[in-house]
Amino acid sequence: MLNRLVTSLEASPMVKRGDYNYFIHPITDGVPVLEPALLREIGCAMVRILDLEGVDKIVAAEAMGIHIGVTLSLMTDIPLVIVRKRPYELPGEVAIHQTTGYSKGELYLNGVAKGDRVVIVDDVCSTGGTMRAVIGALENIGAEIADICVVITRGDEDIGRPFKTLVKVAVAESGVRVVDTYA
Ligand SMILES: O=P(O)(O)OC[C@H]1O[C@H](OP(=O)(O)OP(=O)(O)O)[C@H](O)[C@@H]1O
Ligand SMILES: Nc1nc2[nH]cnc2c(=O)[nH]1
Repeated sequence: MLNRLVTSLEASPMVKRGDYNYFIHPITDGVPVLEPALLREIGCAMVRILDLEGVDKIVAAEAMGIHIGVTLSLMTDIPLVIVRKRPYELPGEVAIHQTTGYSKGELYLNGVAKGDRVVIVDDVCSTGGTMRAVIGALENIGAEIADICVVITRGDEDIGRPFKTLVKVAVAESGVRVVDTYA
């Protein structure tokens, strides 16, 4: 079912970001090229496993959540909210501090209101820092998080609530191995 994703992940080039073993893949980096068939495979898998009942909005973080969110939005007709790395200073904008395995930064959330039922999607969960930050902001707003799905999970991070993933990987300096698939 996830043949394209599994095969391409296991062929990922590796680089070091400090001590962090960082794999390079079209889904997580947009390079070298993002194939429509891979996006369709991921979109179909997400539609199969996500609870989309009554969902008002899909929430995805810039940058590498965007193509995942767009794919799901086109397949479901559910509007997309992109959590941006740049402030817009619109009324009600929420600033979010994000920490990943190799970086720190600010994210800015607009477009979600108290009572909105949302799903969160992203390309990868590694330390879980990004997901915890986005979940915290949505909880503070009073949104209802119906479900969460990331394409790739690198570790066993606790993000404070259950979430779904399409594949779980083991990452070493030598490369990526897909340990399990879930769709
Ligand atoms: O679980 P974590 O350790 O938080 O890592 C996962 C996050 O890292 C990447 O984002 P990044 O902030 O690197 O930005 P990008 O999407 O612009 O590449 C990725 O898109 C996830 O959002
Ligand atoms: N491309 C890429 N993005 C990430 N985000 C968190 N970890 C990784 C990684 O190893 N590779």
